[in-house]
Amino acid sequence: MSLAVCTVSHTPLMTRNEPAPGVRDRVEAAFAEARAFIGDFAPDVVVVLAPDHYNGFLYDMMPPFCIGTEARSVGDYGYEEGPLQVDRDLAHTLASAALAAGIDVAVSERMHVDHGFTQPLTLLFGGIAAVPTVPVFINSVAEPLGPVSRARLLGDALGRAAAGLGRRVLFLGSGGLSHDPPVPALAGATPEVAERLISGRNPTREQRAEREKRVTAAAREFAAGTLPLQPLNPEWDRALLDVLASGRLEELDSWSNESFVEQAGHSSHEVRTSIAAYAALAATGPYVVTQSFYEPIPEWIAGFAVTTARTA
Ligand SMILES: O=C(O)CCc1cccc(O)c1O
Ligand SMILES: [Fe+2]
Repeated sequence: MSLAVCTVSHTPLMTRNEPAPGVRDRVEAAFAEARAFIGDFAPDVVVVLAPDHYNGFLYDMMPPFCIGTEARSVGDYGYEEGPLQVDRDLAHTLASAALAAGIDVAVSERMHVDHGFTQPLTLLFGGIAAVPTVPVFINSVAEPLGPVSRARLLGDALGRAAAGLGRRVLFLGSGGLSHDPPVPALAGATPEVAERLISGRNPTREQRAEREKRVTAAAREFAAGTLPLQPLNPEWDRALLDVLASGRLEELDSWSNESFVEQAGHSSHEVRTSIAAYAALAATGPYVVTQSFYEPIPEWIAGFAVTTARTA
């Protein structure tokens, strides 16, 4: 067994808002189980597949996919700021392999990442530089987006390349499932918001705090039923988890981008990270899902899942 998968939803509201009684304990238990799975697998390196929320990737240059050969966290939502421990050689190897397979990934020698990367690294490994990683950005927020099949094929290419290394590689997907937090969109944006989406890479401390306060307040109102964000969709989430567990990942190719938004909210596209992770494992043969936790958590604006899988 040289490849394994862990997928986790992320939500920076986890440290800001209190969910219903019992929820936090169940989520923590799910993370403990995932940490045990990872401990047993004992990865040599972790390929982190995650989106960004206009912190590291902006519209001055928005690639569909990007592999970081160096990366640093911007330190949003109170997570650690500073460098990740990137395995440069492997990052170059995986980028070359993806390109050779016809997947046009960008490469960054100075990738900037946000809570999409730092939250799972912190919760599963204890810090953003605790394990050697290859960070892989998958655009899931900034339209236009390619078809979901491209995330699957990216994962397939990375899985094939990783399988030939003779190393134990964990594919860690971060994001999803159904949710529609108040992330601004370029379409219809005011000039000020558009400017921030195009080149607002280095907000002041005050600007960042203001934004985080706004999202936190929105989540509280959403949970109280006084802010009509798009509802979470547990049925859609469970259907997606079922397809991931079935191994029939090509089925997702017929799920249109519009159907994601209509049924599960704009940010549900973050499940592209899970699709890519599972496709990587599928590239080496049949797999089994060994853990599948799911709960809709409105206080965190998250259809929240934790899954693990290994070769059958
Ligand atoms: O502030 C932001 O940019 C959005 C934060 C955020 C909130 C809930 C679920 C998420 O997946 C997420 O990323
Ligand atoms: Fe997110």
